[in-house]
Amino acid sequence: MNVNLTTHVGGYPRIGRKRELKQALEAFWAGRLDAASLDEAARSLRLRHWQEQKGAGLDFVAVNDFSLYDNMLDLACVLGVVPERFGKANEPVTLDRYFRLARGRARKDGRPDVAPLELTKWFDTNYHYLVPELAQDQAFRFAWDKPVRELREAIEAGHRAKVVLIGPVTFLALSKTPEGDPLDFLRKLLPAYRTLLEALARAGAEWIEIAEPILASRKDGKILTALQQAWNETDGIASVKGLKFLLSVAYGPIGSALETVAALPVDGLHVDATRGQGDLPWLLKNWPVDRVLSLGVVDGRSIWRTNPETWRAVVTTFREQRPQENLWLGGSCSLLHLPHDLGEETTLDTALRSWLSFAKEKLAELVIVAAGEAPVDALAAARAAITSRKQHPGVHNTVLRNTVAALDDKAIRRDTPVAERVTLQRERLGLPLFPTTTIGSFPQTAEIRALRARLRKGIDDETAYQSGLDAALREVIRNQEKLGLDVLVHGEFERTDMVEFFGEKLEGVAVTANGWVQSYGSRCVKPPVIWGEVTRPEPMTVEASRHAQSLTGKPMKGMLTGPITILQWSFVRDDLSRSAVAAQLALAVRAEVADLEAAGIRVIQVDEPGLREGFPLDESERAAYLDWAVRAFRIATSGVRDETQIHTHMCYAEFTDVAGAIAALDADVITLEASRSRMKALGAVIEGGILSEVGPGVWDIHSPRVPEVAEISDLLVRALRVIPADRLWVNPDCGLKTRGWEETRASLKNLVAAAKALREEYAAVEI
Ligand SMILES: Nc1nc2c(c(=O)[nH]1)N[C@@H](CNc1ccc(C(=O)N[C@@H](CCC(=O)N[C@@H](CCC(=O)N[C@@H](CCC(=O)O)C(=O)O)C(=O)O)C(=O)O)cc1)CN2
Ligand code: MET
Ligand SMILES: [Zn+2]
Repeated sequence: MNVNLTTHVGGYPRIGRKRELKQALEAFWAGRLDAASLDEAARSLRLRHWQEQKGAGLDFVAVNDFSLYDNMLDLACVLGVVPERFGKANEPVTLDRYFRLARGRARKDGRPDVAPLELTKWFDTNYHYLVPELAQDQAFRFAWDKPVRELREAIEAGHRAKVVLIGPVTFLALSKTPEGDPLDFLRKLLPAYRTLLEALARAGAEWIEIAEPILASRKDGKILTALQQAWNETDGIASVKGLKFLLSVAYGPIGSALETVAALPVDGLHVDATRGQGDLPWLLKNWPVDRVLSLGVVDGRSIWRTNPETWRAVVTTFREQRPQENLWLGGSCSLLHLPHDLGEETTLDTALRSWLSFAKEKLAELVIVAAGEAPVDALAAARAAITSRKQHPGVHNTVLRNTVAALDDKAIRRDTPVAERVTLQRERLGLPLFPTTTIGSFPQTAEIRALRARLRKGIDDETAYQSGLDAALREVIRNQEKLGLDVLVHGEFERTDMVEFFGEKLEGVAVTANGWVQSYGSRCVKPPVIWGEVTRPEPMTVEASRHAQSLTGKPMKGMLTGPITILQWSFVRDDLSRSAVAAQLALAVRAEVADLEAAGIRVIQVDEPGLREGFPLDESERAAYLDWAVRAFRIATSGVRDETQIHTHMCYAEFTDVAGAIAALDADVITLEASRSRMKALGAVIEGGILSEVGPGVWDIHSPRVPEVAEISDLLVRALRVIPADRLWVNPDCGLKTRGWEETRASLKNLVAAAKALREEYAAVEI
């Protein structure tokens, strides 16, 4: 007879269904909440989230998935990996020290004087982790008992706990060192990791999940050797007695590393059965029946309702081959990347709502797939929802599909070479050498957000909201003119977020009321849901751009989010290829670009910060991705006249490996984040063959620090080594929405001064 299989997840959203953690953190940072209250807020979230897992019927609750800021930062603190600039190595990890690592140390005037750890994308998600920094003589020690405390808390609350730890190989592979390969530190790290495990064992731990997602993106010899070393039985993880270890790999297949993994002395293996479906036949045949095999059947990256019958069928074949107590089910990855609770979405279209499942609903789905006896009603409900989705008229638009299919190479090419185009454009726009601009957003102040909150709550009407925005617009234009910037922006005050804004305007896309997903620290995004065929029912930004342009004699940039970024930062339908959805989005943006041009807008920026993020972890899929991604951008932007200047912008990533694709976008001007790498990445990008003009960022906008004129000049000189003077723009790294006005004005003043000084130098040379 079939029994209910053991269920667990590798992690659960921690920000809180009403973003309670965000509120508590931001109140603590602002000095409005004390440490004890922050601690209490965090504790009550952990207890609530465990209760949700248990209440749904899961066998384990996930412990140590919680974090006040980030799990990689947590593990760095646990292992004593704290760079010298944050104090002596043997100092304890206080809350103050922890947040300094994450956010820098504020001086009396509110500016940080210690640079925080660097933030980077976690695999191919929109979550960002803090990059641990290993010193050349790094020592490791068990320095912080946070995982042990949370384990005790769970046990005291009466839960069966599974402690989740980032594995030593992933930890090191994602860290940075001044020189050499961080994996070389493994032998030195292991004793501290073992001490942590022993402390967990003493506190009553049973199962430990060691997460090694790095295997989804790297399967090279170096990684596999490190993995073997990490698990060896003399001084590795497997030498710790009294615990059971579940090795887990999320975000992709194990593929060619399967044999190596199977030879490790682990008690169980958890795999991503959604992206790693190809691994299942091998596992069915080869994974030892006396060890646990855990299948991640519920997709932690997708908000679409699981098809429980499909998965029950897959699971049945495994049930038949092995003792059922050694077959577990879980999420494909942590549920961190999903919004918390669909129950909060009371205003969503009811049909659409029935197709969806957020983190809390995924727990219930997991239990349905794991049930020994078929839960007939639940299966029928899922079937009905899936059928209603298939039959909905919004998911197929023949006219649109034909338009996409009819796009030929002519439709995606600007015939005149970029060098000729930019010459025309400079003349038309009257731009000086080293033109200055900003990336789009200006500070989203508390006043702007309060304005929007008053509209949402019905305190203000649309007219009052619009007049508030208009005042901010006039102010931001006056500021830019006073600062002497050459190409202006409207500040994006009307946008909550650069993707959500377009999600609200496009047909076939829905936005949620409360579908928050953590992006980094306390910052969240509400990814739109692309559920159907995407069309643009009417112009989205044209009136606002025309109005902004009417308020200044300087060129005002039209400001759009590109098709790849909208795709990448949304939840995307799974019944049509991503490339096809991208093409639909691209046509919508193309129509908007045409309307902006017709309205007299001479410069149009189409942001693509999501381009690099969509780059597949699997090397074999990369070329095809770049091909359709570049094509989507060109569909969006190639419909304009030669004298209309197309800008694009990218940030938050290493661009080296997509340099060729960036060149192939054929934009007129490309602004790139570059200041933190001190222009190092720039050379490689230029070598990709970019013929466009380039604006490498000269101001790191991630902190309130104001760059001096000399620093900016120094960066410009470095940029000039790889970019000819007549193609260099001067701009910040990214938009300024998270900055305050004071540092914004001061930094832009220095930026313009540096550009002017350089102009004078060049004018002198020419005479
Ligand atoms: N989609 C997306 N992904 C991205 C980025 C991005 O910009 N967008 N950038 C990178 C990540 N960087 C990020 C940078 C900042 C924020 C961010 O600031 N998010 C805001 C939310 C933005 C937002 O929607 N703001 C709403 C405010 C919603 C809100 O909290 N309202 C309050 C009341 C208003 C208030 O007093 O604050 C409430 O309802 O209680 C608005 O402007 O209207 C936050 O977490 O605080 C997120 C990601 C990579 N991925
Ligand atoms: N135009 C956008 C802004 O300035 C681009 C941001 S890229 C994350 O905010
Ligand atoms: Zn940016």
